[in-house]
Amino acid sequence: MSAIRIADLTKRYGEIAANDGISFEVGRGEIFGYLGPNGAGKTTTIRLLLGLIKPTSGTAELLGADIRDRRALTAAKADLGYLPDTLGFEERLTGREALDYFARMRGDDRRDELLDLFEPPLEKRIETYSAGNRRMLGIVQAFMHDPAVAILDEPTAGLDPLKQDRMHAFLEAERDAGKTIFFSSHVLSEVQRVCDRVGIIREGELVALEEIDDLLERGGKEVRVQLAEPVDEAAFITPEMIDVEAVDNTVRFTYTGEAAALLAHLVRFEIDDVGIGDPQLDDIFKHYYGDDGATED
Ligand SMILES: Nc1ncnc2c1ncn2[C@@H]1O[C@H](COP(=O)(O)OP(=O)(O)OP(=O)(O)O)[C@@H](O)[C@H]1O
Repeated sequence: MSAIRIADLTKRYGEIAANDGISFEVGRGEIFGYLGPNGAGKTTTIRLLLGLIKPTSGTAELLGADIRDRRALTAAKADLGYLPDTLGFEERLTGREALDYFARMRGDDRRDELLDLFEPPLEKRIETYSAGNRRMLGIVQAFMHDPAVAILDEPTAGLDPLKQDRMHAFLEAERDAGKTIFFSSHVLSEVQRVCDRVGIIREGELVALEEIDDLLERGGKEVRVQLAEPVDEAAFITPEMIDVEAVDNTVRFTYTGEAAALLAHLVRFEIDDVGIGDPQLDDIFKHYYGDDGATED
């Protein structure tokens, strides 16, 4: 049984199809990244999966429970951790009081271990928390009852790089222990780092569903070459270079071929400096799904 199974799921708001016939599965023991620009429909899928909103058509299963079957879904959710995009904590409670509240509902076997790792303040009222500390408290809340499946909506938004790293390492350890992680993001680099597989959603439609390695291979490399002297563009540019921009002696492009072939090509020129990096989600969207898929930030 898959941890999550989504079948032709559609949610309409008037003219807008926030989710339009989405189908995919997330296996047990997998970290699945759900990627898309702002407004693509990621939160809508998550809210449907949790039974917080009803589908217009199609359905989904969470741990075998049909989301339209309220009783079955409630039972399945006992084994679910959920980190919402906006954390709906009772603002006047302290962090400790909020965790106590969730502990009474679902248990908190792993509370201490998670507090050691993520360190949200516990004695202050939540209304005084920074965005990062809210997120840390949310992470402790989502995992402290040791759920089999965690659904995380932009889990690292607002975290400093050190805490982001800690979160990524934690998710990998959870996956290695057999847990299933579904998380949404618009940041390719983090999905690239931790996910096994990715689904890309754009304007309500699933436009790609693949292994992260395959996606990055198709995304090409971002390359910047600083030439020692001007060269003939026709000699320098190959068919594998796309979106080429040349300013003075610096040429930037996306390289869609093999790295070895690029290096073999470059050694024929007098070069001062080279930078090769991974593509950003925006670029992958631009190259493979059209310009209007670019993210806003
Ligand atoms: N309750 C609602 N009423 C009307 N339209 C809605 C509602 N909820 C979402 N939408 C619309 O559905 C589309 C998808 O929104 P959704 O919040 O799922 O996107 P998202 O991918 O999670 O974006 P973000 O990364 O900005 O959170 C958007 O066009 C949004 O305006």
